[in-house]
Amino acid sequence: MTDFSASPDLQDPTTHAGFVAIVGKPNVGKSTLLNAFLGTKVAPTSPRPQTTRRGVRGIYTLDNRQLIFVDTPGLHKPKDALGKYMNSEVHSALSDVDAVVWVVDLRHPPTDEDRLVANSVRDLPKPLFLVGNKTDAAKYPEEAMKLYGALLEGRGSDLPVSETMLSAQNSVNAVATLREQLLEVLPENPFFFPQGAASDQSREMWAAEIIREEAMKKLRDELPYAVATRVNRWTEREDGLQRIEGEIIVEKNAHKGMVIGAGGKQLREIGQAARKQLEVFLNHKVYLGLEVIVIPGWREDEEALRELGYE
Ligand SMILES: Nc1nc2c(ncn2[C@@H]2O[C@H](COP(=O)(O)OP(=O)(O)OP(=O)(O)O)[C@@H](O)[C@H]2O)c(=O)[nH]1
Repeated sequence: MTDFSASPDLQDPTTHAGFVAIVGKPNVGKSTLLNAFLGTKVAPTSPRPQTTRRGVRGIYTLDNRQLIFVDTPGLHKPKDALGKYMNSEVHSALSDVDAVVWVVDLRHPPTDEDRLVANSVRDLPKPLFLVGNKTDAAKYPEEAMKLYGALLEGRGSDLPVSETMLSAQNSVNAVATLREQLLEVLPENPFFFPQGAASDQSREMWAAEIIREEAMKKLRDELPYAVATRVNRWTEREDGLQRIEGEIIVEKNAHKGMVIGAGGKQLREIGQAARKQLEVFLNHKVYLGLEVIVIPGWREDEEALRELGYE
């Protein structure tokens, strides 16, 4: 009789799986790095700070190892209810994860905001990866990296830290090496998600983030953070056309006109840009209907925040 239990091919391989938080002050490139880790676009990126409001997760599975990225919003001093939500989310993300990636921008020396992040991660008893980003655009990357590394001084010698300098936009190999290092530190765990999963975001949330990304790009300095988006309906026609209906939510009536623009030009441009992005990723024709609605003071309103998914 064949003893199956002795056959290595038929034994379950041990799986390793765990959560990784990507932290850093706004605009350092956290979303860009996450997308580079995953090789697919799941988190919004934009040249504006604080674009990432939700803890969007990306999942990378290789053989018997699964990395689940928690893309936290930038750590910053809370200014309003939304700010408080962001900070509490960062702290709870840090206590739950198995490893932390701290991203810094090597184009500049550390600021108070970086010190704030450093203080939150320095003594965490888990693997810490300091990533100096934007080497492609930094004049003195090594010098800047030393200054950031110094912020971790005092971390116990038994607590591991790894330092990497890269460009999340261009360094394909460095990103892959860092991802391998992350795979190495994962604890033994069963997989948390099915093998093919890339993100646990719903497709509606994902599309809403793309719409918001485009709205923020177009609106520039006018009303940067007072805009939320949601997708209410998504239907698929037999010929594959995706019909998506979304809303852009502003705080004040006065903002509505600013989003819509003269003769509806701006809203049309936002819609066109978002539709193009959606078509690329969905690989289908998209009809995108957009409406602008007012929820007075939604950023200060706990219930409205919950309704919009900031929970
Ligand atoms: N030159 C250069 N720019 C980069 C690099 N990585 C990201 N950026 C740019 O930096 C800006 C911010 O990138 P994001 O990935 O949105 O930054 P983030 O840290 O997620 O931002 P928040 O959501 O505000 O916290 C964007 O304009 C990116 O294109 C890089 O390696 N080199």
